[in-house]
Amino acid sequence: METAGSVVGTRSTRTPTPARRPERSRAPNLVRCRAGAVAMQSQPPPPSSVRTVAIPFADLKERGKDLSGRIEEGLGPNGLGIISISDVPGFPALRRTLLRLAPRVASLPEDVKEQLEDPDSRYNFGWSHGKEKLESGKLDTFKGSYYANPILDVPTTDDALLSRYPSYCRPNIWPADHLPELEIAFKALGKLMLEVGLMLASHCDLYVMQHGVGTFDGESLEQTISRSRCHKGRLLYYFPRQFSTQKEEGGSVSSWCGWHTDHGSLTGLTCGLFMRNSEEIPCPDSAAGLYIRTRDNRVVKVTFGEDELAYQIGETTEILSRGRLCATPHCVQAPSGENASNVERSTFAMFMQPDWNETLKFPSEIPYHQEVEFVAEDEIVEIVPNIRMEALNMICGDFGPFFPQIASKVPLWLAVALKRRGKCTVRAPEWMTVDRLTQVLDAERESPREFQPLPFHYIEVSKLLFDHARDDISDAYLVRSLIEDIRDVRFHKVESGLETLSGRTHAVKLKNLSAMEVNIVRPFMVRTLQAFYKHDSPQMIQQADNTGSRSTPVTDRGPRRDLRRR
Ligand SMILES: O=C(O)CCC(=O)C(=O)O
Ligand SMILES: [Fe+2]
Repeated sequence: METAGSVVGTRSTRTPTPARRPERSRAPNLVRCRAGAVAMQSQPPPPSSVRTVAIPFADLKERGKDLSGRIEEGLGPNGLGIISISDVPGFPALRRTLLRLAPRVASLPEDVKEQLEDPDSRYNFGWSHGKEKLESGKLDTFKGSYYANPILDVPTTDDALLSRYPSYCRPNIWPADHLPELEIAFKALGKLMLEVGLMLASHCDLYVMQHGVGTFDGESLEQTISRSRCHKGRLLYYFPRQFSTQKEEGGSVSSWCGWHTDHGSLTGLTCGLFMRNSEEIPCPDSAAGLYIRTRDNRVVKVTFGEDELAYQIGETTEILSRGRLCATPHCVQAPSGENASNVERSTFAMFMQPDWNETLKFPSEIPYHQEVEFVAEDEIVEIVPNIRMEALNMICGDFGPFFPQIASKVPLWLAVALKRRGKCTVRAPEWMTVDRLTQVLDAERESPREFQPLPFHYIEVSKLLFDHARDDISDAYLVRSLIEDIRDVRFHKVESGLETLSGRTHAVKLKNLSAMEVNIVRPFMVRTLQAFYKHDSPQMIQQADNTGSRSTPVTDRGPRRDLRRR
């Protein structure tokens, strides 16, 4: 989901769907595809299945109880990425009642469903089918969704807000004549998932505080969620395969729902309900269902009970918690095999997100922009393979053939994929040596206004190499701390440079900035200059607003980061 509030958007751009959608491609998705290119040759074992980290409701509802260990295991930087709450009173019945209505919505007459659509919200309210895009770029006809705000039917009547944030602010649409029970069931489950989500949020706040981040700089997750007026429920119905007009990407883990991370604060998920001809059945294919990419980059199927409510962190929270709580890439695999015919799946997602005009504080420490890392993965590095392998012919170029002990140049993503399978060592680039980095650091310190030439992706390349090929870097510890020092000195220069911006600034020259530095400066600079222009010439900002009419208010507005006082 798109995220309300003025937090900086720090991830890759989404697939160009008609509006904000949870299905958003990002680096891990593409890493999967890339890893796949190598895996084809080595036939990896099928993905394993992992149980969510579960917390009993009785524990969760105790506000002061220390659940930080469980929160860390479930949602922390090294956690699984998903947590579930068991024994929530009333939940199983509410889940079943609502999920059973999903096929009934999908089978309403076409003209009725058309009346339930809301193009003005870019299909973010009411019925939506075939409007979103799949990873392949084709329209998604595999599933239909019913979107509504389960808490507020009319979040606002302010016309300016309605036209600025239609996907958050427009009123709900309900099939009052054709399926009146939908509204009741949708709201009941949505409210319960919000209530339990708020309890979980308070434990997340506690965990984050214990890890020295303060209460998200005064903005706790619990407060942010509780004052929001734009939470969104999504009732999902995955059509049986033969009713889909498209062929699935055979056997792919993302054959029913593409890889994505949710954008908001916290997402609640029910366990999917499988049906055949509207009769509930056990899932006929053990490989079908929800998959996540774990922090150590494994793709695993996650399981949790029908009577458990699962929660995942959204990107906004990941940013605000400075990565103490992490968003999890996830997708859904369709059942396959003989028993898969006529099998349909329903589920419900509750996207809890900040209010549309919530001011979210940009972390004061240096953020790490994942999408820049993704671009950096195309940097060429040298590897020394320990196997013989045919050439790999990719869209982005041909690499190999590979011979043992013969150095070869490959993009970083391929080096990482081969390294992770123990098939090569990686040669650290020439600039990643203690001598070279010490020189750069000294020079950076000596010249407060200049930046030393370093590779455009020095931060991301070094991070990827430290994460995946640490044993191939001599003096890794020292190299890492030198890079961190260089980065800190340069960021400080960037910040000091920004403090000198004034209304008379028409261009700013910052030579030798790296990708990560540019990425931090860009949204800030745009915002700052717009603010200056606004005071000087209001029509100019008007124009800027109109031309930048992208769907997300978030990325449009950029971060709010206070300049340090001089
Ligand atoms: O179908 C599911 O289990 C997950 C749905 C989901 O991830 C989403 O709607 O964002
Ligand atoms: Fe999702």
